[in-house]
Amino acid sequence: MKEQLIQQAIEAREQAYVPYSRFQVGAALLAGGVIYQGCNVENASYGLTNCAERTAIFKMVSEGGRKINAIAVAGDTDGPISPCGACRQVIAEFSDSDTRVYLTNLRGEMTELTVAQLLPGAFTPADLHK
Ligand SMILES: O=c1ccn([C@H]2C[C@H](O)[C@@H](CO)O2)c(=O)[nH]1
Ligand SMILES: [Zn+2]
Repeated sequence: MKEQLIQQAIEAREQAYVPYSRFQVGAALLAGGVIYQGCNVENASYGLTNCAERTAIFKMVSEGGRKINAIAVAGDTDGPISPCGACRQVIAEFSDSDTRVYLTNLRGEMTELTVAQLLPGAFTPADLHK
């Protein structure tokens, strides 16, 4: 499943809409037996850019999914790609602390993290109900 998610993330990258940065990113996540792919989607109003990770997650949520079983992210970076802070927080919202995150590049370099490692001390839905 790890290899399949990584392959799907690399494939999703091809759909990236990146006329401004030219930096394609792909993500793929498993949720309830379904794989959701996402790419980054930029905008002429630069700050409106949606990262690949959040595209995949919002696709999952919009189709009824609420729990990420595992997620892979791929970009053409020197080392494994590093998700931005916003995506780390959104990944944490829909994951467990031990959910696996596979960060990779096009050279096959990969870092495997738990969500707790990806965003230590994340503010979570549980924090709202104390
Ligand atoms: O993990 C990442 C890092 C960057 N980007 C996108 C945002 C922007 O479109 C481009 C350059 O930052 O890459 C992602 O989609 N995911
Ligand atoms: Zn991001």
